[in-house]
Amino acid sequence: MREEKCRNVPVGFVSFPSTPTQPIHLQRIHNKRAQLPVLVTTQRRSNRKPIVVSTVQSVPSIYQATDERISNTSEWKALEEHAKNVISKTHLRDLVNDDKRSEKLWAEFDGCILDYSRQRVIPETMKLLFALAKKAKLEEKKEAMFRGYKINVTEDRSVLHTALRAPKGTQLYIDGVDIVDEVWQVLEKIRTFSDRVRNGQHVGVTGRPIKNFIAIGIGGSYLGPEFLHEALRTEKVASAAAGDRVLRFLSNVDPVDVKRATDKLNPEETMAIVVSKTFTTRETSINAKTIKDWLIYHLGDSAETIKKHMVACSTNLDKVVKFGIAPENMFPFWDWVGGRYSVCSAVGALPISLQYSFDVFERFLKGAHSMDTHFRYAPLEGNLPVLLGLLGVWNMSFLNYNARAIHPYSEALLRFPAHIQQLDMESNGKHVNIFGEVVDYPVGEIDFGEPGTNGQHSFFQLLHMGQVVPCDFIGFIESQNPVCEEGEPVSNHDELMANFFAQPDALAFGKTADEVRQEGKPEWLIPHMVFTGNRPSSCLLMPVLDAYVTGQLLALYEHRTAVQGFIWEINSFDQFGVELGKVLANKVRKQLNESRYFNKKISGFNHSTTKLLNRYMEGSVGCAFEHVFHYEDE
Ligand SMILES: O=P(O)(O)OC[C@H]1O[C@](O)(CO)[C@@H](O)[C@@H]1O
Repeated sequence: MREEKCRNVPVGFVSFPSTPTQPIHLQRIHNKRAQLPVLVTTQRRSNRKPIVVSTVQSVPSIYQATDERISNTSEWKALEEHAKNVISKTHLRDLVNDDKRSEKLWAEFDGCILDYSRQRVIPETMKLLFALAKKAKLEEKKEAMFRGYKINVTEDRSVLHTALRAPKGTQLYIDGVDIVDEVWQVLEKIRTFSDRVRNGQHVGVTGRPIKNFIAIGIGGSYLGPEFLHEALRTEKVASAAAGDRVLRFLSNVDPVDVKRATDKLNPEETMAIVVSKTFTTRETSINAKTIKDWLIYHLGDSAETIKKHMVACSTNLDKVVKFGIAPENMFPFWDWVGGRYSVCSAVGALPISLQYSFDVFERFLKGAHSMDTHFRYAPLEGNLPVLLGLLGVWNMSFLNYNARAIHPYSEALLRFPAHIQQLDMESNGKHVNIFGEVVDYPVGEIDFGEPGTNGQHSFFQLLHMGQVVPCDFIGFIESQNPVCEEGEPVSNHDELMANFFAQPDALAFGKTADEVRQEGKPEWLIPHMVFTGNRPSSCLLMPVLDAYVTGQLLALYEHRTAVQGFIWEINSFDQFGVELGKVLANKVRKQLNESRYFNKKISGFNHSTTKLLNRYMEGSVGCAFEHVFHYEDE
């Protein structure tokens, strides 16, 4: 039913002018913005070095044809004025009591309801935000993303996670290749493989059926699949399909995580799925090696052991084969899929299909695709990801709230905040815009969250009385597991949802000194019991958490992040910030090796690190290598 409501428009639709083929320069120019897809390469500003980006399906003109920083535009300034002169003088207590206003701050799509009446906005604010979106060429930028332009300019890559959930048979050509066709070839391979494992045609090396899966990966190669697994674990259809199968994740290089991932699993019935886009990530390499050794120790050192018990999802076939995994057991994806946007690729498809069946995963893809089409075609005013993104920009850049929280009122979404945290903070945690200029306005919120009601008994004190943190409340009309207790006034799910409905109002309205006084509290206690209120939040209400809705939710938040990046003129799709620490860890690793096994003195570090390392080296390594590893060997 839900599919019927969503427009089934092919990804590579309409007559699109031929793709640009000449190199272009990424820079601002003084003249007016050109329209997509005409390329503009002239009139460099003397102090700005042009960045030459690649040839085919390169960035569209919208990325270089800006004549001023977004923060210098009249649209941005109008919002600053509005925040200062209008909104700062309002209180949500009064705003929320204006029924006409509240009625307008509501949007729905395909069963998903967004009530943003508890945001510190009035209809005029939204008009100004839509004007800013137009000025920032939001429509054109999102269209450029869907069409496969290389909008990840620093890495010269397309950003096409939306193609991962495009319906079979639609077409999108990138560099002369129909990538939707490629996507479906891999999905069909996963369907066949997971069916074979699930129905016992593919058995372990000792002939036992495979029913345990360990997905080894980190960051985007872990958080998305784990959130999805948790979302489905107690869902009716998915849990029936899982039967007594077990899916675990091994991400942390902490050896304790190996113990937890393998604990009480029978290796004869276990398959490891190594998930790594690059296949060079240290944590994943070591964990994969450790699990390989665990399998070999128990099942014997043969090619057959690895063939039957290890598979991979990666873009790097050479490394996968070098590791010892058979090429036919590799499920590829592509460089146009960012790690944190990869859950709809083989990264999520393989573990989830093995555990819950491909059909369940396909429902998830359909939900995500439904939200994609809405994001792509719905007018800004009713477009859920656009609304969430604009509210994010408003709260961060105009009201100066630098954090935000996600509270799913669903235990099954317990890992959703962690996934969104990586998705958003790795995407929008930037200090320069796409032109390399330091941004002169706040971007990139600190994201965190916990399922309700647990969060309420944890950090909600701060949310109510300490710093102001805009919140997203996510609730469901029906529970995955309805329970009614005799003698209780409401069902367990209603009990949960009573909190979902109450908390946003508590944050918005607060409690005045007079209200506390009327409760008969002594005068000295009153200041301690006052709630200032005026704390913004949004409510998302969805039908029931199933695979389809989980897909919608994922895409909604993926696109929220993109919208914010588009408005802020930053590149949400690179992540150079994770590199420096990795490089320094290489140096420490080398030192640890040389000091442990070749008695070399610790040197080349600052005083503090040297002292800490010396103290660390007083402990023993706790295990022995069969032969001493010479660092240079690597
Ligand atoms: O999939 P890979 O290549 O192992 O990378 C893992 C993760 O590491 C990061 O590069 C940095 O955390 C993520 O973007 C990525 O998802």
